[in-house]
Amino acid sequence: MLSPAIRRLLALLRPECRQWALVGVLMVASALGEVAGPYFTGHITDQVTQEDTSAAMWPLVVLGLGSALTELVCDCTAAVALTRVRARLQCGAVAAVLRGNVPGPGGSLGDTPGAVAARVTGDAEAAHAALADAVVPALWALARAGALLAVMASLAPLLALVTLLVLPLLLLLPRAIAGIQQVVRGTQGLRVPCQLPWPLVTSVSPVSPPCTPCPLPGPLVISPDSSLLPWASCHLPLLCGDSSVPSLSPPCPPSVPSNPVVTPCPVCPQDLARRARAALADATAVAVESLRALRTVRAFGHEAGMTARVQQRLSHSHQLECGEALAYGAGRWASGFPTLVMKLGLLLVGGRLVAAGTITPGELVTILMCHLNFTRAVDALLLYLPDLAKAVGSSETLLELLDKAKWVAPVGTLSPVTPRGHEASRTPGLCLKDVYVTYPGRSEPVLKGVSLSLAPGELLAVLAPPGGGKSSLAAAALGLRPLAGGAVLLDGTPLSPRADPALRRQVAGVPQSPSLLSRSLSANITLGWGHREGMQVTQVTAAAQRVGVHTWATRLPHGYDTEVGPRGMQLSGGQAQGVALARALLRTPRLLVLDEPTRALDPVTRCQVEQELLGPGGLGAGEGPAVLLVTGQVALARQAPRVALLEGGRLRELGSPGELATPPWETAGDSEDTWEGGGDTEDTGDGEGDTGDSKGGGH
Ligand SMILES: Nc1ncnc2c1ncn2[C@@H]1O[C@H](COP(=O)(O)OP(=O)(O)OP(=O)(O)O)[C@@H](O)[C@H]1O
Repeated sequence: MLSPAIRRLLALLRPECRQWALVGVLMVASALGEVAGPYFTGHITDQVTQEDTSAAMWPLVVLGLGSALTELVCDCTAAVALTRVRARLQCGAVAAVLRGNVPGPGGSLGDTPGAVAARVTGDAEAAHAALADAVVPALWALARAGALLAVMASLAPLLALVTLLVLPLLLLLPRAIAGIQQVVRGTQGLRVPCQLPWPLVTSVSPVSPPCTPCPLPGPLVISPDSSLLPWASCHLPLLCGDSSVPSLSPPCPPSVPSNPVVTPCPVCPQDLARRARAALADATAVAVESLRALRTVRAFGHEAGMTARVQQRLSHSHQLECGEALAYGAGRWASGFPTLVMKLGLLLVGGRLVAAGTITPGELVTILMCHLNFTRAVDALLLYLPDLAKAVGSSETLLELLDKAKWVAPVGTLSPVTPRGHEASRTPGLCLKDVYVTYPGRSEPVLKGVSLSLAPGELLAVLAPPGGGKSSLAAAALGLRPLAGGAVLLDGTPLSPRADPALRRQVAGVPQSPSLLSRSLSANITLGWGHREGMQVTQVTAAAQRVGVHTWATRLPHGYDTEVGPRGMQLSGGQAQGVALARALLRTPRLLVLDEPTRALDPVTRCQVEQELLGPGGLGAGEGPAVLLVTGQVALARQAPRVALLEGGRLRELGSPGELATPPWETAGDSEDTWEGGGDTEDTGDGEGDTGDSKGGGH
């Protein structure tokens, strides 16, 4: 009965099941308290005759107040539980995007982080609104309807049964009339009249709504002799959006007849109104025309004729207006009539029961009041369900994605350390195997089968021209980019956003444009460590000193405790890069990926960082992490012990600076320059120029 999306939305409530159980109990209690109104009104009616009403008044007052208070507590509990649902949904969505389980910027949620954030927040809001505006009121309506029916059944089971049996007629007839009017309208509702009483359609039941938007103009009551009929009968499946509806009269005419005869609906108020307006406009036009030609009319003594013409038009318009009024009245009457019949029926049967002494007059009053409220409650219940479906639609994508992106916590011990006995089967360090990276909307991959390996304590500089795929390679090496092919392994274990968190903690990266958070400087440097691991201030300052951050950090108003502002806006680009470097060094990772790490630094700090990376005893020498340095700066790359040239998405050469056949520092005029790339970068398709495993796997 409930769609998967609604079920998914309701499943969000599960973690607060205790609160919802409490809400349910309170709702039932409050609804029963509300029933005290009709119940004691009837009771008082009985007591009036005995001139003793005050005794019956007190329970009504107490129960009424109790019900109101319970309702207040219930609504507050539900609101708090719903707020938790929204927070969990938002948090879950953000976490899923961060983990990479749900497409982030550039994916189906939006192109930019702002769009993704807006979408996530908007969808969470929509889900919250759906639950708050539809589920809770629907539950209230259900509780009220149940309580009212229970009271009716306890007083007079027969009347309760009659109410239940007539209920469908009472609720569905007005809807059916409104539906037919809307459907038949055609021009506004734009829905094909699958259930219209024209011969064609009735002969192909069952035709299941909902229908597709109507491809035809105008009202769609087609007279049986219309030239449109064969076309419509042939295209009925299309019209009704239901492939199960058979075509009736092959062979099909190829298209809509050029001048189809479409007869307006003779009874629909909307059509009548439109025609009446048209007729009135026509009559007015005739009158205006007559008045404009007054002299001519008089000159020819044609006054009576013109008046008769105007009168004839007006009388046509009047007829249509009468028809419209009658149709409107009939519609209103048809909507209200079942209610009237129901009330009269209840009064009749109830009166007999009173006469027979089965119920008292006061109980009949109670039953009639209960009946009225019961009908309203069920009506409200039916109103809220479509509302819920509508509201769910807006949050459906996020719910679906979250459903798919269920976080499965890694099992076993969180340790990337190679289990004993398996050391031989694992290659220590970083290994990129035939890595392909693509972006949506790009015909060619950005990286085409890049393979390289990097042992712990080794530094490799990848030199590429602007747009040559450096950042893509860095992201892939960090396991942050979904690969179109190949694999990235750290110590023999695939590295991806879903990898074991312990493995991910062995990795550190400094992106080209590092992100700082709206926290203190020290909190930004210790990002990812958390304070719980007992990070010492001395460790932070030591890391900061290695990359020149300490020099300016001590001059800040609050030193390392200075807030850096939203997205680190109070720091310069060079300072932000220094913080990102200190953050990475603090981790003492097994793999360090640096994307243009010195580009924004001032010359002094740049020299210091280069020494830190490439100098004797630096990161690129000895027991440190495996360092992958991607850069476009020739001068920086040539200092590295090993250099790989990345061109056209492929590794062109890899070796020590002296081993390279076409070193860029010989072709580039100034070795400080950015490498512009050289030679043909096109993919030859045969793998030539691809250093592949032979060169790339140089380690
Ligand atoms: N999200 C993306 N969507 C589509 N294309 C992208 C995306 N990111 C990068 N690209 C394209 O991929 C190619 C490589 O981009 P990448 O950022 O990896 O190069 P780069 O060498 O780091 O560039 P730069 O020298 O400017 O830092 C570029 O042509 C770029 O336009």
